[in-house]
Amino acid sequence: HPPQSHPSPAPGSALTRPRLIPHPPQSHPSPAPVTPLTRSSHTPHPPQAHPSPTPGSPLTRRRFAPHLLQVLRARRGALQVQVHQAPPHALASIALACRRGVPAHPARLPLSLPRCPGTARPRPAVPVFRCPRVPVPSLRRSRLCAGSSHSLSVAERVPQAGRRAGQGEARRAHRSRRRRCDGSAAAGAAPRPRQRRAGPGPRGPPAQQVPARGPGPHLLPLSRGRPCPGPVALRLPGEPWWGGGRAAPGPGENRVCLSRVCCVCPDQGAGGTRVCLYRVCCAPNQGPGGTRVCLSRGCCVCPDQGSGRDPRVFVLCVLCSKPGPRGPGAPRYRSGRAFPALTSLTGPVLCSLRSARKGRVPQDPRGRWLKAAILLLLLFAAAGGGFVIWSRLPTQDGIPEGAIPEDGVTEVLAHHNDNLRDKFVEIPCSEDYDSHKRFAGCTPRKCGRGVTDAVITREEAERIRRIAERGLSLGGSDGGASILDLHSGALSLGKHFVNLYRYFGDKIQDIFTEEDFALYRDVRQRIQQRIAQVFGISSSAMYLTKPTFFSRMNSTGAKTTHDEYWHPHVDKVTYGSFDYTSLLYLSDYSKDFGGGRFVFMDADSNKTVEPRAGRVAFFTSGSENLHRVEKVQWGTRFAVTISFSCDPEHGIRDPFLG
Ligand SMILES: O=C(O)CCC(=O)C(=O)O
Ligand SMILES: [Fe+2]
Repeated sequence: HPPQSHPSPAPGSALTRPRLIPHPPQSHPSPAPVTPLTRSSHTPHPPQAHPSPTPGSPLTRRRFAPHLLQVLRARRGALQVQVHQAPPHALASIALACRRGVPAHPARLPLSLPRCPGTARPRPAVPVFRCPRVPVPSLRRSRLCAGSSHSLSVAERVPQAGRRAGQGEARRAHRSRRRRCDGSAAAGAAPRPRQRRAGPGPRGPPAQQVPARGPGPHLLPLSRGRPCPGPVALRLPGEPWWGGGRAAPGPGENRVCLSRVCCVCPDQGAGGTRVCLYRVCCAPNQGPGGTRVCLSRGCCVCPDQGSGRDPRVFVLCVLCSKPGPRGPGAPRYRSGRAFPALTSLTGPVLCSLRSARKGRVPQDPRGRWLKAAILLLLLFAAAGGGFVIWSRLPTQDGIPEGAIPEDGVTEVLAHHNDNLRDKFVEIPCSEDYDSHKRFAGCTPRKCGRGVTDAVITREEAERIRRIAERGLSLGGSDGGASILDLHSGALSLGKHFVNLYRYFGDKIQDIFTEEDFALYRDVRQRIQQRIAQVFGISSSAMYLTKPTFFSRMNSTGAKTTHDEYWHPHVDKVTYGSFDYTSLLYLSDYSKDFGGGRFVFMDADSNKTVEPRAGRVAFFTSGSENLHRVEKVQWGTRFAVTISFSCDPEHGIRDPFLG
C-alpha cells in the first residue's frame, strides 16, 4: 500500500525531470492491445528486486548520526544497499531520523553506491551527509535507555568498548543480549546488532522484502505480557496524550519513559513501531495507550499499533532493556530495590525462553530464583489478570477491543447523508512541525481538520472514480487494498507494484485521456485552494507532494502489509513530506461499502468521517491528527489521497498524458 514503493520512478527530482512519466519502451515492449497486467505477463521493474546487501565494514559511529546508523545498521552495515533499495518505511525512518534533507525517494540516489571499505573510513552515500548530527546522550551519562537507536548505538560500540574496557558494561550488556535474545549464543560468534524491522505502518512494505538475517528472536505472543507498571510518562497532567513528552532536548526530545529503565524515542522509531512509539505507548492509561502491555519490567509495546506479534515491536523493546549501573550509587526503584542488571530482567526471558536456554551460561542461584519468581508471578498475572489481558488482545484488525471504540462511542464528524458546505474544527498544532524547516505562508500555525461537500460535485467524483476503476482494473492487489498513483505510475499488482507508464508506454493513451487528467488536475487544484483558504495560507506556497494516489479498498484479507490500511498513523510521520493531507472520497459509505470510515483518534473520543462521493476531508498532517481507516466490511471503497507539502523540494508535478 505504500505509494512510496513506486516500482521504478525516474531518477532525478520530480521538479527537474524533463518528463515526469518515464517511458522506456525499448526494454519493455508494450503489450497490445491493452490488457490487465497479470503476473505471468507483466515485466516488473522494481528497484526493489533487492540485490543481496553488499557486505561492508561496520559503519563507525563517529561518522554517522546514530539515528541514521540505526537504520543503516539494521540492514547489517550495507549502507549502499539499504539506501538504494530501501523500502518506503525505511526511507521514512531515515527521513525521520534525519529530520530533513534526506532524499524522499530511492530513485534519486545513485544506483550504485560506493562500498564501505573494510578498514578505511566509510565513504557513505549521499543521504548520510544530509543528516544533521543529533547529539545522543552517552551511555555512561545516561542511565535510562533512550530508545532503540540509543540502544543500538550501544551495540555498535561494543567491540571497541569491549576491547578497551575489558569487562565494560556495554560488553556485558551485549553478551547478555545475544545470549538471551537472538539465539546466537555460540561462543565466538561475531557480535550482531539486532535486526530491526520497521513496523507495518499504514503503508509498510511486505515483510518479506526485508529478510531477517540469521536466527531472530523467538517471540512470544503478547498475551504473555502483563499490564504495564505505572509508567513515568514525561507528560504534564492535563496535556493531551498526543501532546508529546517533556524530556531532554535532542533526539530524546519526545522521549517518554515507560518505566524507569525503558524509554522510547518516538522520533527515532521506524515504520509501524514509530507510530506505536509515537505517543501511544507513552500515554499513561489514556486513549490507545491504555492498551499498552509490558513484556518485561522495562519494556512495553502497543499491540494496538500494529500486530502485537510483530517482532519489530518486540525487538525494539529488547533494545530498550538496559541495565542501570550496579553498586551503592545505582538507581533504585521506588521500592528501594536496586535495578536489576540486564541478566535478571525479564525481557530476555520473554524474548526467548528457548534461545535463552540454548545459550545459557552458569548463573548464580539468586538469579535463577528471581527468574522463577518472575515466571511464577507472570503465571499468576496471566491467571488473575487474564481477563484484563484478554480484553486487550488485538482484535482482527489489530485494534484491541475496548481501546478504540468500534461504534457508538465515536462521534460522527461528518455523516454520509449530510451535505456539508464547510465544516472545520481547529485543534492545537503538535510539535511535529518544529522539527522540520518552516516555510512562511505555508507551514501550519493553525491546525485542524475540515470536511466539505461543496468543492467537488458528485458527478465529478463519479468521473474521477471511473478513471480510478479503469486504471486499477489493469492491476490490483491480491489483498484488500490497491493503489494507483497517476504521478509515478505505481499500480498495485498481486503482492507488488508495477509501473503503469513503463508497462504500457504509449498505449497508456488507450486507457486514460487527457480529459481525464485535466479533470484530475482541476480537482486537486480546487482542493488545494480550499485548504489554503481554510488554513489562511497561500495556495501558491503549497506543493503537491507524493504519494498522491487512488485507493481501492475491499474486504479481502490482507496479503501483505501493503494491504493493511487500517493502522492508526500520523501522515507526517508516515510520509515525511506531508503538511496538509486531503482525501477525496469517490464512493458512498453504507451504499457502496460498509466499514471503511475515516477515524480521527483523539484522546477523548474518535471522530469519524463517513465517506461520500465528492466529499473532501482535509487536515494538517501532524500528530494532532492521528487517524486510521476502519476495515472495509463489504463492497468497494474508492478514494484519492492528495497531499501537500510546504517544502518545494518535495513538490511533484501533475500528471500529463503524452
Ligand atoms: O482513505 C482514507 O480515508 C485515509 C487514507 C489515509 O489515511 C492515508 O492515505 O494516509
Ligand atoms: Fe493517513
